[in-house]
Amino acid sequence: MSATVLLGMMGAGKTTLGGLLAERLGAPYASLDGMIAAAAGKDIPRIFAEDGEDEFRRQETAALAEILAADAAGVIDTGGGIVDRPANRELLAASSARRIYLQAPAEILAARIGTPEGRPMLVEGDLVPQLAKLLERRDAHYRAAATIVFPTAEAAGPEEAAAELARLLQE
Ligand SMILES: Nc1ncnc2c1ncn2[C@@H]1O[C@H](COP(=O)(O)OP(=O)(O)OP(=O)(O)O)[C@@H](O)[C@H]1O
Ligand SMILES: O=C(O)C1=C[C@@H](O)[C@@H](O)[C@H](O)C1
Ligand SMILES: [Mg+2]
Repeated sequence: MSATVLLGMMGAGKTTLGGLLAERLGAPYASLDGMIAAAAGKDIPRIFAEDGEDEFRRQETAALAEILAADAAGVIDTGGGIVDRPANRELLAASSARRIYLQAPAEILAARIGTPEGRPMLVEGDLVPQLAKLLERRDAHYRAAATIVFPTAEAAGPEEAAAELARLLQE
């Protein structure tokens, strides 16, 4: 079985569904944000604050290249900005991994996220227009990178969404 890469915005459900899906598939779960933080020895807000977004994006590309090259059967939870860099889009397109875009509108993402705290791409204030702007830039890239587009706003909840996703992957 090839790897399954989860793509999508902050609040799309990558971590929640990634864990549930990995359980259902009996496969390991890995978080790219987690790998980056572990390698840097500090959390992502601190990487952004101390080293800048460009440095974070460089580390993100290195982590993506490493995990895709390992070609292990597992569920990979990516950061929301993974499609911003052309190098990452190329790595994704060239990989044999199944790639799932967890899609949801800005209003639902904002409700799930709640607060911008700990999220360096967001600032205080209404999150809906901020997320809409990021989505406007990223949505077409997520779709182009994905082998499956999966709307999460329509599922009754994470358990139901994970069951449906597992079914789609076994088709
Ligand atoms: N299909 C779903 N239906 C309803 N709520 C969901 C669904 N998927 C996730 N959620 C809820 O949305 C919130 C955000 O989900 P999650 O943390 O998995 O998103 P994420 O894509 O990993 O985003 P980030 O890593 O940026 O926080 C959680 O509270 C989760 O329970
Ligand atoms: O949407 C984004 O650009 C980000 C999402 C998070 O998962 C982290 O990767 C980081 O905070 C950047
Ligand atoms: Mg997450």
